[in-house]
Amino acid sequence: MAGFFKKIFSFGKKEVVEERIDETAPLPPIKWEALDALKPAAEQVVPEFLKRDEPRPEAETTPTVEPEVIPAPEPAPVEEPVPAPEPTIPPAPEPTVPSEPEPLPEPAPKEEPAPAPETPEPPAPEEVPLTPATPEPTPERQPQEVPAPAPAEPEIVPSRPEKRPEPAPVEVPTPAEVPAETPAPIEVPTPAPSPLQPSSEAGAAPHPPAGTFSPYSDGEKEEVSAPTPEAPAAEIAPPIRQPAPIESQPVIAEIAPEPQPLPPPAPEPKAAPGKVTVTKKVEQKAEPQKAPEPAPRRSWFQRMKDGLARSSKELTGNIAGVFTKRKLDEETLQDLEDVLIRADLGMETALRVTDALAASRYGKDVSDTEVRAIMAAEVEKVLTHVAMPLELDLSHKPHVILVVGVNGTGKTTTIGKLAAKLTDGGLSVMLAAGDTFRAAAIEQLKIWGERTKSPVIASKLGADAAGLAYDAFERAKEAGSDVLIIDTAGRLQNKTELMAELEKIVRVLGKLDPEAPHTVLQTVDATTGQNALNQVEIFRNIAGVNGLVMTKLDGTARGGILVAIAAKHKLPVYFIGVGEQVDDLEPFSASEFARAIAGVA
Ligand SMILES: Nc1nc2c(ncn2[C@@H]2O[C@H](COP(=O)(O)OP(=O)(O)OP(=O)(O)O)[C@@H](O)[C@H]2O)c(=O)[nH]1
Repeated sequence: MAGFFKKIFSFGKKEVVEERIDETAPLPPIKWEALDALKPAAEQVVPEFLKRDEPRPEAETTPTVEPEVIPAPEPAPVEEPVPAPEPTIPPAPEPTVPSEPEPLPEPAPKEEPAPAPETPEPPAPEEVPLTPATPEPTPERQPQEVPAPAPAEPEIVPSRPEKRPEPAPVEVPTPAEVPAETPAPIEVPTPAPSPLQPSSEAGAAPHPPAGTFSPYSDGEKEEVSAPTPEAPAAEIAPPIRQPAPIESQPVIAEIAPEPQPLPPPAPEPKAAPGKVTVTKKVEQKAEPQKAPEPAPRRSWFQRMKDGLARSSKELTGNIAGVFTKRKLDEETLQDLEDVLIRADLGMETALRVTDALAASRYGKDVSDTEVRAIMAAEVEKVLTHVAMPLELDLSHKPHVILVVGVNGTGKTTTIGKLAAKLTDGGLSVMLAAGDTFRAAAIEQLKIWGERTKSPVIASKLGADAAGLAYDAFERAKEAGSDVLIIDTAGRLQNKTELMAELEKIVRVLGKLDPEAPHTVLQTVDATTGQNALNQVEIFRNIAGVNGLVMTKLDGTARGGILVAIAAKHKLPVYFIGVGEQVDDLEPFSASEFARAIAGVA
């Protein structure tokens, strides 16, 4: 105080002061009024100036201090007098500054926020308002987010201040630095999505729905749900801001359990193309299903050969027994003839074989192999005349095929197989369910019709078969079908009444076309044996059979009958049945059948 007064006095009264330098002397009372009057105007201003911008003078004098202080601390001192403008963040740190008047203490604490130097004085004030919104986020994020959030902040901000009213003000100044400590770990998981959303297009917003938004937003589930429904990106964007990070941390912790799928959601944006995976799962399931079927299937010849194996083995075995270490003489020839007849080859064929063998080997040693080779050659000769391809005269519209045969010989099945061949060849086929005695036969034919895409003409059970055949013929003509195949009820050849009905069918068809039916196929079950000869005889006479289909050659021990039938009736054998599948109808081959039955490789 003494010094202070000294100056004052010296300023007003130089002479007196000099004289009273002696400090020990008592001081006269001070007349403040007089002093004030004496003070120059400049002095009066000085104090005011000091009060306000004390720092300035200092700042100006110490430029280094200013940049540091600018960010937050500087405004603090000024704001105290004027709280209104600074309710924002700055006040908090400054209050800490104990010495309001003197800037000196301030610079020290402000040196810490040194990071702020990036933004000189001018930006500082602008950032101040923003900082509150994004107090904690890392310094890097703040600048990025600041621009976008500015517009929408109003909506988001309110929720935040509520939650961290306290921390916000205080932390703001330091947060930039502090956040690195706590938020870092937590933000790491969340930030990934956040950067994408804010920067991402509005369209992207809908994809990362609840999961992404909820955590970043104020963490309020209600808010999250609202925006998710494809809310405009603008609305969504704000909540995404990391400002929340500080508060979001706890929020995320809460939500995390639910949307742990959060990690997956990130890739979900790509999930759109994920639709592809749905289509990919169905196709894969369908693949493995059918692979195994066809592989093991044997060739038709192998099936026929296997089917005739029993016949062949018995025959070849017997032949071998006849010619073991024996010369060919009359006795051996007679034994061979018996073997061949028992094999259902028929007398005619048996004689052909023995005659051929005697002509070349009589009196000589003969092996069974040589005998089987001769037999195969002779059988082939017999069958060659009947092994003919089925020819359809399509000048007839339709070409009518009547299928006859004893019960269970394979009529309906053969019709289905044949229809498949014809339709595959581009011909239009119509089927007629002439077996009106058996309901199952009608249904069976309908199934074949569906499989071969051939219309089926059918009537009620027990209906007149001849009438049905007539109607079917007309329908086929109207439809312009290439081929009409008529199924008939199986019947034993000795059933006069049923045979008369079959005869009637043929007669009725002839009314529409004198040449119809153009082809009459008889199915012959190869397992039937000698009775087959009689069956062909009767059906040929009643129905005018002009072609045969030998069925079930894939499982018979009596295939020789085919040779006997061929030799006796000389009817064409168009096909042989070697199975129950649609493609188990093979053209008849004389040489292959002959070799198979004779056991010749
Ligand atoms: N293994 C084998 N089975 C056959 C073959 N052809 C037909 N079958 C079977 O023989 C059985 C009778 O066949 P169908 O077609 O119903 O005989 P169908 O002559 O129409 O019989 P009916 O209507 O009673 O006169 C069925 O189980 C057929 O699957 C063949 O070539 N091989």
